[in-house]
Amino acid sequence: MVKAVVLGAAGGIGQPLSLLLKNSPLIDELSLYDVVNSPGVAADLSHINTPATVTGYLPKDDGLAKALEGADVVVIPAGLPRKPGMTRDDLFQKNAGIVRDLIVGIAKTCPKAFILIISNPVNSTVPIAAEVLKAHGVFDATKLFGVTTLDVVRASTFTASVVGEKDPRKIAVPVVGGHSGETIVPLFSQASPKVEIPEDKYADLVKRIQFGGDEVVKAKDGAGSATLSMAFAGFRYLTIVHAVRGEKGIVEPTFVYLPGVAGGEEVQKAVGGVEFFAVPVELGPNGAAKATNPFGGVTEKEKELLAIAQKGLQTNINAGVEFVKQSGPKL
Ligand SMILES: NC(=O)c1ccc[n+]([C@@H]2O[C@H](COP(=O)([O-])OP(=O)(O)OC[C@H]3O[C@@H](n4cnc5c(N)ncnc54)[C@H](O)[C@@H]3O)[C@@H](O)[C@H]2O)c1
Ligand SMILES: O=C(O)C[C@H](O)C(=O)O
Repeated sequence: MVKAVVLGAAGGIGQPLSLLLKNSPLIDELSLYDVVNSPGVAADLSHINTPATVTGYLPKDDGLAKALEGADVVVIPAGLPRKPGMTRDDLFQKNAGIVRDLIVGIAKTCPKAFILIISNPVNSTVPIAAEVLKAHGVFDATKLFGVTTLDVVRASTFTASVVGEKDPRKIAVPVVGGHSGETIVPLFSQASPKVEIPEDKYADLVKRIQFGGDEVVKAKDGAGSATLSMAFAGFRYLTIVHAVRGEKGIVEPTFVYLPGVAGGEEVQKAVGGVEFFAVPVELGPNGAAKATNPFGGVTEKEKELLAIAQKGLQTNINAGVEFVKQSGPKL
């Protein structure tokens, strides 16, 4: 039996992601939590004739604890999205507290669950989650993931259009680092199959992958950021449930705490000591089984991108850690 919980289930990402989960044979029980409308979303989804049961909870009557009880996987798309002119860091003020409080609920109710964080800024919200779990004595780095799959999905789509591949799914480009602007680093040198990016297209392609989120924010013109492509990407990352169910050999880039994952220390050395970094991670029934080192054959240009990413990431990580230190009794 696998129970998946979506925190922020009534939102732009939460609803389509919950729909995909309700339609998935991997999930037996789906629990939806939000500060608004989650019982409505649950009632709606529950009419779909697939086996997963669906229940919706609001904060009243201890709803968060009830939603999380017995969870195997918790995915968190709760929090504000960007509007034009904002950076992801501008969301910190509101979303840091939202993520902290939800993680406190997880630490108390289902500390062994896999935790997948979508809420931005991911580069800070994942360190916040780690610090909260540490404060509760239940931190397990192999179970905490920042979802960076949308960057991988975009890299595949945009690279395919540059190299003229009609089916983008055939192109896999590892994307490492973090999840904002220049902390996002596509490694074309490690793509499978091998791709040749024309010299005059390289800089624009990198930029498009790094700032793909801005494209959507601008097009939505005040109505939010990526939701449908994010639900697709979040569901793709939820193939982690295959690993929960015992399947081996699943490797996906994801943002993890390197010192707590096998192979992570070697990767950490290669990225200038930064503790949180997205790299391809092998997943197993107990979570992150191994962080793989993708830097062996990187090009000089990629090394330059990585150096820039490391700097930005460290600042974002420090902000998250500092926020939890200042949180006092809210923990
Ligand atoms: N990691 C990624 O690649 C990625 C991609 C897209 C969006 N995002 C981020 O995901 C988040 C959600 O985006 P969205 O478009 O779904 O926003 P949205 O505003 O449509 O939905 C957010 C939902 O969170 C709920 N919420 C707010 N506070 C809550 C709390 N304390 N507990 C539970 N639920 C709460 C809201 O009621 C709302 O339903 C944003 O922070 C956005 O930046 C991340
Ligand atoms: O761009 C955003 O703010 C949302 C998300 O992080 C994205 O990459 O689309």
